[in-house]
Amino acid sequence: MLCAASVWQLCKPPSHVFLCQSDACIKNSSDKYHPQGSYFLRSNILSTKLVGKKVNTNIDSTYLLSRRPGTAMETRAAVSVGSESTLSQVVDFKKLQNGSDIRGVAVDGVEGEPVNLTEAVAEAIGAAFAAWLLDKKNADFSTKLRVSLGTDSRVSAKSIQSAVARGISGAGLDVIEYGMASTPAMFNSTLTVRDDLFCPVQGAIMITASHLPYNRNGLKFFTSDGGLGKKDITDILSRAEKIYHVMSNESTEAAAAVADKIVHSVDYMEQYTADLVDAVRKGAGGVERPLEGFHIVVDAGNGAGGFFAGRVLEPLGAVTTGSQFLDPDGMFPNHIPNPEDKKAMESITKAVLDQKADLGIIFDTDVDRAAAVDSSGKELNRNRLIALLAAIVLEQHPGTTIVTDSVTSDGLTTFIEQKLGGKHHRFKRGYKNVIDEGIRLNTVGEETHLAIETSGHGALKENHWLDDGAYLMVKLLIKLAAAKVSGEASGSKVLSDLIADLEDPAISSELRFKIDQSHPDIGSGGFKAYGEQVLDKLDQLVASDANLKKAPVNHEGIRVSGYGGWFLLRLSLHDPVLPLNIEGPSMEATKKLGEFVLSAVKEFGALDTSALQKYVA
Ligand SMILES: O=P(O)(O)OC[C@H]1O[C@H](O)[C@H](O)[C@@H](O)[C@@H]1O
Repeated sequence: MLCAASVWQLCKPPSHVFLCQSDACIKNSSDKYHPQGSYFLRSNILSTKLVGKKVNTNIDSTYLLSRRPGTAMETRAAVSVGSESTLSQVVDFKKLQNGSDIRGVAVDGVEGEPVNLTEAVAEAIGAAFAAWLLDKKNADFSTKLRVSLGTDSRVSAKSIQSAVARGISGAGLDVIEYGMASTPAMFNSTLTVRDDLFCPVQGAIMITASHLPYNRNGLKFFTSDGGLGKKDITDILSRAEKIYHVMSNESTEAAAAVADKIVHSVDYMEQYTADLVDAVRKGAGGVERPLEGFHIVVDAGNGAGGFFAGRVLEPLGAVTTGSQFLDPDGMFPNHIPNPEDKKAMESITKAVLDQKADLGIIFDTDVDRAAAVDSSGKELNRNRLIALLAAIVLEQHPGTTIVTDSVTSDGLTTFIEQKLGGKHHRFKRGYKNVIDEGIRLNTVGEETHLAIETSGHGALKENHWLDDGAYLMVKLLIKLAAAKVSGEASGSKVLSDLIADLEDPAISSELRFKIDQSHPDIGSGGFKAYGEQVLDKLDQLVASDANLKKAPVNHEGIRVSGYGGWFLLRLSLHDPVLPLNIEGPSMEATKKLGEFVLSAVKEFGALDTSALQKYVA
């Protein structure tokens, strides 16, 4: 059978193989070689550098496996003999993209949510990432590339991890499995230098769907340059789709045999947690157990963050009694592991008060987001967490710019600029947008040390701009410990005092308007173009209302102040949704803002504004 067009192909001459990429190549070579003996390349893992090159090898079995030391050329390909994919499920790979992550349904059982992140899909994605990495690193056969894999606590974690490992190792790259880890730890593994842990790795993958329900899973990718962006993910998914189409049960079995031999397992969290412990000790003036005398309760929501109690806080001397949901449970039976979730925050607050603890710390499933609760039960999340971190960072770097997402409060701007003497750069929603903006500002001469979202994602320049919820908490711990060591204060009051002047909005609401994509009003531009029309209309009407004023600088959607409060209507980053955030000094004020928005958008039939109608009623 001939090789399929548009996938990487391997045509087999008698004693060597010829790598080619197009139909023309097959045709041109068919006289000389035997096209009937052509081989499909199971994955498009070969570097573009190899196209058209002859590779001396012996194909005497079904698979050409990777790494054959001592030969003139190490072949990184696993190939399956001329058969088309035997995988029957049709998968829309584009739908698996969620901004700069991959997300899908990995477990059956929820009505209307068919599985689209199967093991075969995950294997194809692993192979595609390997191909992307080989190209990115401009790797030739003498380069040894390693990829680390970690997971959160999801029920599908192990099977997806093994599938991704098969894809990568089948492509000839080394795989280091960490098992349960955290998203920031995975990025860290691209920076750590430690031979016994096979670090640094050149690529890292965290298998997680953050706080989403148990049936979902996903992948986040890193190199030492940071998290991959949207374009990279589109590229990886398009490679994965091609790979998927030439995969078969036999090729999976062969890749599994390679994986069995070359996948290593290590406890990388030992290194990552040691780094966190060191950071607190250093910040507290070199004291071995600077948290002695503190009682700190951790809530991991049955995600991957349970390590923080036993491997970070306890070695620093803190008591962690009453910590909850530290054991991983991918069904998340207690509450959603999400510091933005009301119930999750109520749960950790109750634990702090019940235990009479000094502080509570809560993480999302994969520990890239966090929030805290002080000893009085005051939630230190959203604007308050940003204010707190801004206060700490501005003590170290007076006048610096703090980058945040778009839904931050006006009170936060006043606090950062008037109280702390910093500059508030309110940017867009999306942690990657926020962090990238922080990095960009520094390159154009505007000094910034903190980029943070209300969601609890945050990154500091001093920590390689690593999006790390655990490191945000480390900054709070350093503040606590240093105040105690210097005799300045004890307990979490030192934190609450830092944000005593932050004005909290009396009312803060988020309403999300769904756009019905099957509505006849949705034109060829789809929901995005439709959403833009809604925003344009709103924009026009603002000018005609004397009570309202458009924000002079705004990077996303339409932000307007009025009645002592503000609203922001914007397009969701991922969904056919227009989220509306409203804040104000009273319900009366926020209702007035809501009424205005409703009057502007009510003519848009594809928009579900029922939540707003209820809100203003
Ligand atoms: O635009 P939205 O639908 O509100 O979603 C925005 C949010 O999406 C994800 O959860 C990202 O992790 C966040 O960084 C981002 O802020």
